Amino acid sequence: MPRYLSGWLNDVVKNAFKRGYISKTRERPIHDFVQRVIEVKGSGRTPVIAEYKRRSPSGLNVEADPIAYSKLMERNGAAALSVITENTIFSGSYEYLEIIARSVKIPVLMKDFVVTEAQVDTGFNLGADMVLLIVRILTERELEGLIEYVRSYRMEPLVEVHDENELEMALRCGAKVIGINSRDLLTLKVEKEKVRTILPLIPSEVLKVAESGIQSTEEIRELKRAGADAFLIGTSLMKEPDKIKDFVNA
Ligand SMILES: O=C(O)c1ccccc1NCC(=O)[C@H](O)[C@H](O)COP(=O)(O)O
Repeated sequence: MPRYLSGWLNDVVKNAFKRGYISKTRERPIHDFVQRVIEVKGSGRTPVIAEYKRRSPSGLNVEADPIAYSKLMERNGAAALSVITENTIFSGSYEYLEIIARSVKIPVLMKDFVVTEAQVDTGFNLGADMVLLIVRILTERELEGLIEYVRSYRMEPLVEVHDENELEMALRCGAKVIGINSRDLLTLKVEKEKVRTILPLIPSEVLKVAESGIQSTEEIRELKRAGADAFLIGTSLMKEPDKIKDFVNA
């Protein structure tokens, strides 16, 4: 069982355990996220992971065509796409993952509350190249097992941490791509300082992704100075998709 959880997080995780597995033959090759970030950085641009998210507990509520949105992000230099597949609170779906993965040639992240191997199987089958693993909802043993399982498909997990203890656990389990989420999962408060405190504690060989609450090129530049390699941006791009043009040139 995962760690003790309460409130909406507990409901979301319970739902994740019950979610059906989708059996399909994957149509797309694996797109290597780490390689893509190296290429984007090498070309002098900023690696942005643009997130397709329609609703969120922090109040987002927008409609956007998943294919048009993803193609716009790809055309304007996004390094990767993140697709929310959580279906109860975020109104995401496996269908979005499938159609977005089919429409673009950049890496795609399945962003969900992953607690079972069946969810990983489904992500791979539908075309994901990366899978989010949130340390907060897993025991160390589960995290270790899921990292290995994700890699058995040649996908790479994005291991998400919120504090120093979670970071230590992610590193003990061998995470190579770590996301520092500035949004507290229970209070929903975005604490940007937290990311700047955790970034310097991450070894140089690990790829560092700053997550949540990013709204401006200035914030991206600050996070870069603090050591972030890539930036996961949802709300701000869903509301104003053209901002991608500035973000990739930050
Ligand atoms: O987006 C939320 O409101 C949210 C609330 C509670 C837990 C997770 C949440 N979002 C998941 C994410 O990590 C974000 O979607 C992602 O980092 C992008 O954040 P943002 O740019 O602030 O939409």
